[in-house]
Amino acid sequence: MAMLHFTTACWKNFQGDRLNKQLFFICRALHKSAASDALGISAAREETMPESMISPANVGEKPRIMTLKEMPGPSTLSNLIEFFWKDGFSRIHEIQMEHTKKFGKIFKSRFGPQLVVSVAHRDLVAEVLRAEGVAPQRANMESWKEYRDIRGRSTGLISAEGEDWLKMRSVLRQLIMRPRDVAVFSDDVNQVVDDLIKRVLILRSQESDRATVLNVNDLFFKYAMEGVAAILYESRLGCLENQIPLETQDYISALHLMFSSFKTTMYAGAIPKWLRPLIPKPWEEFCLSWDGLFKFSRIHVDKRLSEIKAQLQRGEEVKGGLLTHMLITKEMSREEIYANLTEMLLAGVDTTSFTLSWASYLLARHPHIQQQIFTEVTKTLEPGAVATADDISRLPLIRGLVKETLRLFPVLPGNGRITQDDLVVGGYFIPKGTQLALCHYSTSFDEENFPDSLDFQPARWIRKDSTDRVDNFGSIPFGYGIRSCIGKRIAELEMHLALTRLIQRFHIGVSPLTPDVKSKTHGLLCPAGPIHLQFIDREN
Ligand code: HEM
Repeated sequence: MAMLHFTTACWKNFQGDRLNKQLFFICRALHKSAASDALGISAAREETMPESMISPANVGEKPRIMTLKEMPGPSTLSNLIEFFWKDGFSRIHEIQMEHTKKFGKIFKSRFGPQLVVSVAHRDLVAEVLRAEGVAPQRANMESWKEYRDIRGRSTGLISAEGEDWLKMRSVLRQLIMRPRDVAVFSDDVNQVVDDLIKRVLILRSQESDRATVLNVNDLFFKYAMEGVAAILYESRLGCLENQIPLETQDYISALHLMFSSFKTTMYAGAIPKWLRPLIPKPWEEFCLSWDGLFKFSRIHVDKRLSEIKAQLQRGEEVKGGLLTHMLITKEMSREEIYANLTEMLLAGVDTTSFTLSWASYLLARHPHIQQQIFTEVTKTLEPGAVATADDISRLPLIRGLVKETLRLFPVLPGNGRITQDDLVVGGYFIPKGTQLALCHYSTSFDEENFPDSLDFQPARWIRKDSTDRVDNFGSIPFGYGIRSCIGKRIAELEMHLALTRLIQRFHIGVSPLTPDVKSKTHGLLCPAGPIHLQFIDREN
């Protein structure tokens, strides 16, 4: 276990902390906000621009700044038909591409009174993100906030805004944002990778060919949950065991409810309150799934808290990781800790597991690339060596594999921002308070950014020298800037260590049971069908 050391000196502070509110909740909102962005869930005004912007710049040689009214985009009717009639919810990424082709770098979509401006070019995405203020806002989180208010819970990093967000972000940023902060978790994650490998052996032994693992996403879901919880809660959940403990199963059910009722829970925020008595299901399911997620966090946080108290009462030195640090330093209230761990766990499971599923699928479909990566791994690591975070810098193709997977299958195909100031983007005046959708999916396939963009080429991410910058705003799967993914380094650690070990140990092949797997949007971009893969022992 990665250890931080605490003494009784911290305890005085710690004891004063009382549980004065109930728990709180979180997560896929950001992951959901991708959908709401595409839908234009929050309203914006198509107002005229201030006079100062009209002249003199507009009358001289500079290009005229245009208004939102002049911006192209699909009609409200065609959007409604696309989404509600033709199940556009599961094709949000494709619709993003189609609209980009048809309307260009920047376009608007409207749903009744609600408007969203889509930004679909790398340079414009950069313009928006570089102009951000100190506390950017991603999307309208009213339904999330309402749930917390009803239950008396706090906000976490995903759902908080303004000062509250800034305060929590500055605490967490210091703990997990840099690669060296998370490198200390290598051993914890590697223990989970051990269990992943054992699970592969068990699962494939149950199939007639003794090679196939059915529906690898189920396996990676359990790995991702176990891995992120080992870091966040400093405890093992038993996800990769034959018999999953009951409380972990309850959490998984709550997560599945959130996921399976994605559409209904999306409507939970969209349906006006006065209609809830007539259509109660979406809001009820929304609250029920969050109740389950919060309950789980509270159990694990309180468990660790009791252990710490007992240790301190015995006069022992307290050693621990992230949670111990948060509980002892009291930089956040207990409610905020509950909230943040709930949000981070939720944000950290499907995202990582889908990416691992796609990465394995791509390796299986491209055996020659898999061989190149295997060669890099065997040349870099001693036979049988277990890679740690420090080794990953010497495995550029493993890093390229994750980047390329996220380019082809960005888990969040779009991200959102609500503008906090009036802006000019792509020659258009965008008033403060407008919902922007940053179209990461379409920029990922823009040939200008990535030549032969449909091809799987992990090597495209390798830098020729230190001045060569391969990454650009065309593919920013973790976002960019002050509001970017706080779990990026944790996710990378989990994925790098798991993929390195899988490649060392197995040749991953496509099962004849697996057809060409397409992606669909279901909150996140996920495989539209199960991925079955073969894990064949490599000869030593
Ligand atoms: C492949 C894995 C992952 C991907 C692709 C991903 C992607 C993202 C993206 C695109 C955002 C929004 C960034 C922005 O608005 O600019 C985000 C935010 C966030 N992610 Fe992740 N994520 C991943 C894994 C994780 C993990 C493992 C955790 C937790 C340990 C996590 C926790 C969060 C949180 C808390 C936020 C909100 C940050 C804030 O608003 O300050 N994510 N993620």
